[in-house]
Amino acid sequence: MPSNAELAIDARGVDKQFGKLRAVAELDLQVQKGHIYGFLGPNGCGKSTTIRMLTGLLTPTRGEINVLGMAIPQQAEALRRHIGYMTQKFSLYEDLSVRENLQFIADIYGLGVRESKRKIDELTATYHLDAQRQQLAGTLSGGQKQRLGLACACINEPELLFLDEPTSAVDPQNRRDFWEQLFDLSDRGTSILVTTHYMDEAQRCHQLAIMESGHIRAKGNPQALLEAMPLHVIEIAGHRLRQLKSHLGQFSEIPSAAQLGDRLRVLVDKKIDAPIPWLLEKSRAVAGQLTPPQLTQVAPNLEDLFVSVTGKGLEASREAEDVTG
Ligand SMILES: Nc1ncnc2c1ncn2[C@@H]1O[C@H](COP(=O)(O)OP(=O)(O)OP(=O)(O)O)[C@@H](O)[C@H]1O
Repeated sequence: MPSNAELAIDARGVDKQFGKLRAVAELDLQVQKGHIYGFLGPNGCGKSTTIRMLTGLLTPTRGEINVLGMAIPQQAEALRRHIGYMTQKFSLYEDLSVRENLQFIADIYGLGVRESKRKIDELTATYHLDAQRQQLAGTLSGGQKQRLGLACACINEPELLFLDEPTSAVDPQNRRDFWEQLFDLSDRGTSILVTTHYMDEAQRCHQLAIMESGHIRAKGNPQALLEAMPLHVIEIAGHRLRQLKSHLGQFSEIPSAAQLGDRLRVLVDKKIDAPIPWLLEKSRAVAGQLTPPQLTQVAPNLEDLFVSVTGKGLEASREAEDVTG
């Protein structure tokens, strides 16, 4: 466990109650300085509430929060100068240009004329917005808006960045580029807490936590979490996969079966020592024609881990979000 001086975020026993709803429960979260920490969880599980408490925007019902050595919410005002926060929704002024948006934030931080010009030049170059400097923010593409959001969050050269689903509206190439920029920031010592529903992004993080219904269900290094997963993953190729899926749903040893193209990806509790013969036996009632070569044990991925701790697929949680949010 890193010492306090090595931690950008140290939250212990944090709760947030909204009336009868316990939105965050007994949260323990330690983020090491310079790390990119991924925060995953289905829609409404408490991620944004957590970020709002860590930034001092919301007061916890109980628990201790220390961010960059400051007690939160007591020292939230002082903390603000040292952090950047990119919210889920595009929160910039659509009727101001790219340069004017950056200037506006620079003014809030009290940067002088020369310093703000230097910083705006640097940020528009880093985030490939030079050609759009005079363009109204409302007319930017999704990827450009996201880069402007990150540029604005970085204007005060924050030691710690909070990014709440920063890539929800951008294409895969832009997401890739965005993550390269996060690693550049991390390489220069910036600590980052980022929420995401994307498995490939979670895989890139130094550490991650998976939250469900206000509780952190798993946390650690992605590789270590996969190795500790208490499930086998078996892929079944064959016919009648929809019927097989609903048939397998009755067994408590199978927390999930989901179709991927012409295969069914089945999670089986590790208390079953030999999952292939066991699954073959359980499948026979529906898929009598299946033979052993059609069942293959494969390595687990983060989506399997997510399903095993939350009961939902990342895709399902993203769809829920599209509907509700
Ligand atoms: N100010 C509030 N008053 C009452 N309930 C709230 C408030 N803010 C959040 N909640 C509730 O707390 C729960 C957690 O919400 P939160 O926004 O933290 O989830 P989330 O994990 O960030 O979801 P999303 O992926 O949609 O951002 C939800 O049930 C939400 O309705």
